Amino acid sequence: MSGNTMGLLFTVTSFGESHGPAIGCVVDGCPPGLAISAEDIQQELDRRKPGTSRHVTQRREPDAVEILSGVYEGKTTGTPIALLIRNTDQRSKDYGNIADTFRPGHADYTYWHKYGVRDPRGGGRSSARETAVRVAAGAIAKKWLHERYGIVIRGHMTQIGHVEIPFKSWDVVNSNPFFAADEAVVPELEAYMDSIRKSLDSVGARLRVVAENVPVGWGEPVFDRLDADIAYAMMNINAVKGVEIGAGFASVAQRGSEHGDELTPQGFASNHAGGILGGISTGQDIEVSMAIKPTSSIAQPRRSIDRQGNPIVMETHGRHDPCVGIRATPIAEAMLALVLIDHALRHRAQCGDVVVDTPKIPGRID
Ligand SMILES: Cc1cc2nc3c(=O)[nH]c(=O)nc-3n(C[C@H](O)[C@H](O)[C@H](O)COP(=O)(O)O)c2cc1C
Repeated sequence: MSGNTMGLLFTVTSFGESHGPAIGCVVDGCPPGLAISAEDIQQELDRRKPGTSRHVTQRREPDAVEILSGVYEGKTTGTPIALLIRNTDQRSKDYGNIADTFRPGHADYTYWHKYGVRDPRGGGRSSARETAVRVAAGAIAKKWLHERYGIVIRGHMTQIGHVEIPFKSWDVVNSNPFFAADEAVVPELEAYMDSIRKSLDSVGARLRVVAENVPVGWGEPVFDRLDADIAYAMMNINAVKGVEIGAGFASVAQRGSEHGDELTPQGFASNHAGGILGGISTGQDIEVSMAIKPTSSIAQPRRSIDRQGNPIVMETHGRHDPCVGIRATPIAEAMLALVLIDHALRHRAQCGDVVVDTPKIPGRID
């Protein structure tokens, strides 16, 4: 394997480049009998697609998904599901100057040294265009997890640049261009992003993803811990530089008497663990937060070198996201769904018959 497949029982193999004819993936191991349609998948893709507001890349990709196999009469058949998304809005001239140079902060330098071959039309597999197929595969996982276990996976932005975004309500997250859970902060975010674009710069972001109604017991105690697999899945999204589970780095300043979530017959008293103990889900909400770096492709002059090692000053023009974190929200939701469905199937396979007489306590005291 060359790192293009994830999962053990529910696997996703992705293929394609941003400037080829199409991108896609093969989803294998999906339980049969799940009702799924291209429209179900499209709904999720539409949340990630470019060109939806002035605050994201103006590339115009409809990201229309085609289901090529594995679904018959609207239901999964248990055989590999091939999903295809055709690329329709390539503009290779935007990338003309990166063919022989290396954008600071981007993957051009490492990609070139690794493969010794670069497609001058774009970023190849290091382009975040590839993440559309994760969202498509994640839509299948999300639907199964919801129908089988009532699991709800949702994400929202908690910070863009220096602007913190408080959590007010899930209801407004999909009705503003920033996946913000507080509409009051949207005008400030719009003004901030306009100023960033005007200064030909970009900013980082932080986002949070939550999975509700995950049963107790999913995960593994050693290498394939649920938190380890979630960190792996989030860190393999382009531009992610840090992942926290539960209290995350705030755990450093906590005492054991504060961090350890107390158990009561009515439920857990807190959730600093982020829903995972010993690599296994507790039945509480799974809470993941991540840091996303600022977009590397910016139109400001930056120092770099050419292929021969000569110093140059380069600007990157074209249609780039001024904050890649914004469109990462649906991707992070998809990645969490892909990890959870894989562990759901693994748990059923090994421990589906286990019975203990201790009652399951609610994830939180209501
Ligand atoms: C949704 C999304 C969109 C992105 N769009 C851009 C972009 O327009 N321009 C850019 O330079 N980087 C973009 N990136 C980030 C690059 O793909 C990423 O920085 C690059 O692959 C280098 O990898 P690394 O940052 O993970 O080290 C995007 C990332 C995501 C998640």
